[in-house]
Amino acid sequence: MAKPVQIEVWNPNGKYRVVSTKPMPGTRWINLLIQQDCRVEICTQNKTILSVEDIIALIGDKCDGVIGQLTEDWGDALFSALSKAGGKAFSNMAVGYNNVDVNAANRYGVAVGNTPGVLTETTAELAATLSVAAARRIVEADAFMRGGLYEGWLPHLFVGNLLKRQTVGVIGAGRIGSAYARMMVEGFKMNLIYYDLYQATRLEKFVTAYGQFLKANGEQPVTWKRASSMDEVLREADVISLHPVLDKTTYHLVNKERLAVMKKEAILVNCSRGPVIDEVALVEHLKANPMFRVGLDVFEDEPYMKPGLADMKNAIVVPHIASASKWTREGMATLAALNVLGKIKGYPIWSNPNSVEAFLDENSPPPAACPSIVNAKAIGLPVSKL
Ligand SMILES: NC(=O)C1=CN([C@@H]2O[C@H](COP(=O)(O)OP(=O)(O)OC[C@H]3O[C@@H](n4cnc5c(N)ncnc54)[C@H](O)[C@@H]3O)[C@@H](O)[C@H]2O)C=CC1
Ligand SMILES: O=C(O)C(=O)CO
Repeated sequence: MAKPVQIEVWNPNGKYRVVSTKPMPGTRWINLLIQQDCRVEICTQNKTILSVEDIIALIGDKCDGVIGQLTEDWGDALFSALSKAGGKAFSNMAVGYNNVDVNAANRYGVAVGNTPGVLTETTAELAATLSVAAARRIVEADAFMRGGLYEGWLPHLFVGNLLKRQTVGVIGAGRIGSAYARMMVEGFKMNLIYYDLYQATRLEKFVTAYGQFLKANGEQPVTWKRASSMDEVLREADVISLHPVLDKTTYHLVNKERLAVMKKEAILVNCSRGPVIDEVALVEHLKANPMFRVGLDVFEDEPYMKPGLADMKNAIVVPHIASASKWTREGMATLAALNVLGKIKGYPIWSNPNSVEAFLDENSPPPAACPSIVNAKAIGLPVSKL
C-alpha cells in the first residue's frame, strides 16, 4: 500500500472533489473550479513522477475527476480506481495522450481530455529554435566561449549550415508540424517537403501564397511538395522535424536504415515523443557522422538518455520543454481543468478543439463546454451548439 501523498486543499467544502496530480501554472484553473463548487486537491508531494499506487491513494474513496500528467501511466488500474470513487472525468495536461489507455477509459465510461490549440505555436517555436541552434552550432559555441577557449576570430570557427533556400522536411504536418513548417518557410525562405497520412491543404495554400508574394517582389518563390513516402523527405531535406503522434505506426519511425538515407550534414529535430526515434541507432549515427546534427526535446526513456548521447557534441538536448511558455502552460492547465469540470457538470463537447480562444479569455467566463475530449464519441458525449 502506497503511503498517503501530500496535498494542498482549496475550497474544502466544495461539492465535487477534483484532484490534480501536480501543481500547475497560474491560478485561473483553480478559480474556475472553485467558482463551480469544486473542492480542489493538488498533490504537492516532492516526487517528479507519481506511481500508479500514489495516484490510487490520491483518488481515494470519492473523487469526481482528475487532472493528470503525461508522465503518468493511465491504464486500467487508474480508470478502475477513479470509476470506483464515482469519477467520470480525466484530463491530461498535454495534447499527446500516448500515456493513456483510451480503451480502458471507455470501458469505465471515463472521459479523457487533452489540451490542443494552446501549445501549437509554443511547441513549433522550440522546434524552430532547435533547428537554428543545431544549424549554427550554438550550444557548442556557448560551451567553447564559457570554457575560456576563444582566442579570436578564425575563418573556420564553428562553421555551420545556412538555412535560406535549403529544404525543410516535416514528418507529421498536423497542428504543430504545420506551424513549424510556416515558421521555417516564412522565416528562412526554405522550400518545404512534408509527409503525413493526410493532405495538409492549409499549409500548402500558405506556401503557395507566400511563394507568389516573393515572386511579386522579385524574389525566388518558395516551393512545397507532399512526399509519397517518408524516405523521400529523409533523402531530400536539409532539416527534418518530427511531429507525428506516438502510436504503433510511429514507434522507431526513424531507425538505423532511415538515418542512413538522410544527408550526411542533415539536421534532425524531435519535439514529438522520444520513441519515434530509435535512440541507440541515433547515437551510433551521430558518432559515425560528426556533421549530422540533432536537436532533441524528447527521449526514448525519459528522463534518461541512451548511453553516449550526452557526450555527443553534435546533439543539442533539452528536457521536454517545447510547450514551456508561461501563456501556454497556464492555458494548458485551464483547458485540462475545464475538460474535467465540463464532464462533471454534464456539458457537451466544444465543436472545434483546435479553436479554444473562448476558453482562454481571462476577461470572460468560459463557454459551458468541454474544450477537448478525445473519446467523446465512444462514451456518447454530445457536441456543443455554441
Ligand atoms: N515536446 C513537447 O513538449 C510536445 C510534444 N507534442 C507531441 O506532438 C504530437 C503532435 O501534436 P499535434 O501537432 O498537436 O497533433 P496533430 O494530431 O495535429 O498532428 C499529428 C500529425 O501526425 C500525423 N501522423 C500520424 N501518424 C503518422 C505517420 N505514421 N506518419 C506520418 N504522419 C503521421 C497525423 O496525420 C497528424 O497530421 C503530440 O501527439 C505530442 O506527442 C505536443 C506538444 C508538446
Ligand atoms: O502536450 C504534450 O503532448 C507535451 O508533450 C507537453 O506539452
